[in-house]
Amino acid sequence: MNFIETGLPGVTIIEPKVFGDDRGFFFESFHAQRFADHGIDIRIAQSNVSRSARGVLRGLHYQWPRPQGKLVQVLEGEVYDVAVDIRRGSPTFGRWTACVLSAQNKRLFWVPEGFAHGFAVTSDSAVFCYHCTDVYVPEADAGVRWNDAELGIDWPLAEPVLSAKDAVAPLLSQIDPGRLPTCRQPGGSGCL
Ligand SMILES: Cc1cn([C@H]2C[C@H](O)[C@@H](COP(=O)(O)OP(=O)(O)O[C@H]3O[C@H](C)C(=O)[C@H](O)[C@H]3O)O2)c(=O)[nH]c1=O
Repeated sequence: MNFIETGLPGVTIIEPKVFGDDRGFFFESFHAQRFADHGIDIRIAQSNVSRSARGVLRGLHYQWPRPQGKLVQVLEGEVYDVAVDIRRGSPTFGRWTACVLSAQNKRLFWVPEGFAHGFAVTSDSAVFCYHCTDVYVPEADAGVRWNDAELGIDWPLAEPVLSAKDAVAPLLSQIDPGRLPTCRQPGGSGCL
């Protein structure tokens, strides 16, 4: 497994070691100790799968309270995946980073607790699989507008297909700071 830092401390790209043979391929998509050795010490509480057609954008979502860290990957197709730091007090508050995830590149993307997450589908369809460090709590489900100009995310789609919820999500500046995660460490790691 190869762990690649991104422009946002904590957000990490993971390139698994792929074993190919005449049957196909095998790779480990998660290994608790190897992840912990790279500072990603997590317990998986819930796993989700979704399928989306080309042009769909799901996000930007987060849970507060009960923040979820997310280990995400694409099993079919390709997506443009985005993580946004929305932790109050973080030196990188409001900054984002993106990664192309696909069945072909087999990459995983670690989105820590306290970050908003979303993806846009750039293939005919995409099967998205992700593992969360806490369970879904409907009343804690929250979102930020995908095209918030202050975030300036460079999405590959101009007019995505959105859920009714995502179409009316608030701008980050419109969210009560008391409803946003807080950065645990002045240096920018963890969240409260
Ligand atoms: C997230 C979730 C949803 N649901 C139910 C609630 C709705 O009736 C239905 C669809 O939910 P939603 O439209 O929020 O699904 P997505 O738009 O794919 O949201 C997810 O995709 C973005 C990219 C994320 O990062 C979040 O993990 C997650 O919010 O599934 C559940 O029962 N359990 C769950 O964990």
